[in-house]
Amino acid sequence: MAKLIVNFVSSERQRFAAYMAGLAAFLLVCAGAAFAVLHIVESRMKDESQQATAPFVSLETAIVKAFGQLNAAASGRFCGPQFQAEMRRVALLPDGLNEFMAIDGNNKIICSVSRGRLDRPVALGKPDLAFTPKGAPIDVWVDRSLDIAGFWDFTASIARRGQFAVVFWPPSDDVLTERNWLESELVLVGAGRHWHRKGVEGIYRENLVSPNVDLWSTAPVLRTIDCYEGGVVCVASTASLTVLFTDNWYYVPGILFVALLAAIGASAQTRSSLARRWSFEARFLRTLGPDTVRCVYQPIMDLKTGQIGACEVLARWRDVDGSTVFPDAFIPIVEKNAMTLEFTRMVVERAYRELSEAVPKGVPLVVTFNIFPSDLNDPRLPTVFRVFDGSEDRFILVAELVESEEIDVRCMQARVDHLRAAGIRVLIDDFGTGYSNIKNLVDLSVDGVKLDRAFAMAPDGTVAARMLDLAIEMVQAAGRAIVVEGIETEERLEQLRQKSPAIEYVQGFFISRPLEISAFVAFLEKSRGNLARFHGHVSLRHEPARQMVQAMAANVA
Ligand SMILES: Nc1nc2c(ncn2[C@@H]2O[C@H](COP(=O)(O)O[C@H]3[C@@H](O)[C@H](n4cnc5c(=O)[nH]c(N)nc54)O[C@@H]3COP(=O)(O)O)[C@@H](O)[C@H]2O)c(=O)[nH]1
Repeated sequence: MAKLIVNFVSSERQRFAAYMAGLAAFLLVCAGAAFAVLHIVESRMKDESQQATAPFVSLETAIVKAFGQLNAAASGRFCGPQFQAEMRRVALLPDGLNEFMAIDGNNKIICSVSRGRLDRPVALGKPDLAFTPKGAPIDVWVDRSLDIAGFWDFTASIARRGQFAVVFWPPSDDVLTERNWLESELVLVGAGRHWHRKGVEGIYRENLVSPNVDLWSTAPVLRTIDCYEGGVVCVASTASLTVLFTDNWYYVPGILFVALLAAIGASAQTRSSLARRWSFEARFLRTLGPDTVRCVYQPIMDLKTGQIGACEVLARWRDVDGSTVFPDAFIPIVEKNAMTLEFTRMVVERAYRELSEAVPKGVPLVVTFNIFPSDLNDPRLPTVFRVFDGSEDRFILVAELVESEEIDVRCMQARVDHLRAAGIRVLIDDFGTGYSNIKNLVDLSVDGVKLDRAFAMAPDGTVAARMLDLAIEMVQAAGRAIVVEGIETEERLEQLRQKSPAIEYVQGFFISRPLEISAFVAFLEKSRGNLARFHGHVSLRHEPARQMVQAMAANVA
């Protein structure tokens, strides 16, 4: 499942899925059209078969009627003169059935309308087939020479019900419609054999043993056998799809056009719904929660001792494919969806879980969190940090605030006081950029200032690099603790060390990149171990953190 989900995350995969959906729609429409054509052809074949058997049905009706008339008329002794006269009367009726016979129980013809009583009864043998139209069954002898009854050179079929038999010929109407793409054969079917009556001889036999639909041969065909009259009259048909296609090719562009439209529609629809569901923002909002919010910890070093006494908690988000996403991608979404306070709470709570489990007890650590400017106005902001209540001896919390044009200094001061009253220290973040200015710094009673990393990262000799000294001077004059971030080189660290004790704390990739909790704790312990070795006795180990806290506490008005 996870693998499937990952498939839709990248836009390349989404495009591929959209192509596949388009292709599927195209094939589906083509298959649907082919299926419809086959269905239409099949029902046309059935209609034509039904039409072809209609004369046989009429013949059967006439035979049944004749038997009824014979039975009604016959009153004389079997094959006696009166009996024959009665048969003759029925034979004169204008229904095309003129030759009747009388048959005994052993299938022997005893007399007929034309010949009268035969000199010797003629045995017909076993009937070829039988059917039961209404009432009693009718036996049929197919294609018998009538020599046996004294009609030389006549071949016809004989139907018998009870003591009467009637001679009949197949209907003379041309019952099978001829079409380019269709060949048919009409047969009479008996037990184990059949008799060709109309159409193309051999089709029935071939269709009996061949598949109904044969699409994959060089000449694809559709075969049917439709039987009527209790299975006695059957029409076998074979439709040549090649001929059908050649005769009706002009439908093909229409079908392809519709299939193409369906493909374009399905592809666009798939693309947009995948993008809607699997766009970064949709994924983020759908899965944002305590399990997907991650924390990393960037060490902050005491410049004087080189020890790590603090860290900045930075948020990360785990995407559905397990990859790590940086804040620049999701912070705007959090802000846009007014989830800032909820998000900060998730970060703080996760950081608390990880830090309280992994950081050794008895070593106070300053932990700084980034606060959204919009949350400064929210009176619930201090409640976000409640999870840390009771662990003041282990963690000193610092909120990093970015000044914003929407908040005036008086309002901001009230919020700062609110936080500090809840035991949370306050740093102005990114000082020197945006809306932060020296006047605000003087007016606001914050614990410290974090100089924007643009100062420390500026190449030597540039205006920004020279402004670093100026910024340090200003903050120092305001009596605030200074953190310089963006230290990326040893030279820059050395330069800043020259400015100690004006600068107390430094942060940057040269010291360490943001670390996972286990790596951070290892880094922390290593830095403290180094310091212990440097100073020669362990009691100094907690000193820098304490100094930082004290420095901050001293600034709390
Ligand atoms: N409201 C919240 N904002 C948050 C939270 N977590 C992070 N953020 C803000 O996102 C921005 C980007 O953060 P990130 O990608 O984590 O980058 C931080 C550091 O990795 C980076 N940094 C630190 N040292 C250096 C360096 O030497 N070079 C360099 N190129 N970059 C460095 O700076 C980012 C921390 O900046 P800051 O907060 O100003 O100290 C960033 O604005 C975060 O604030 C959150 O939970 N809530």
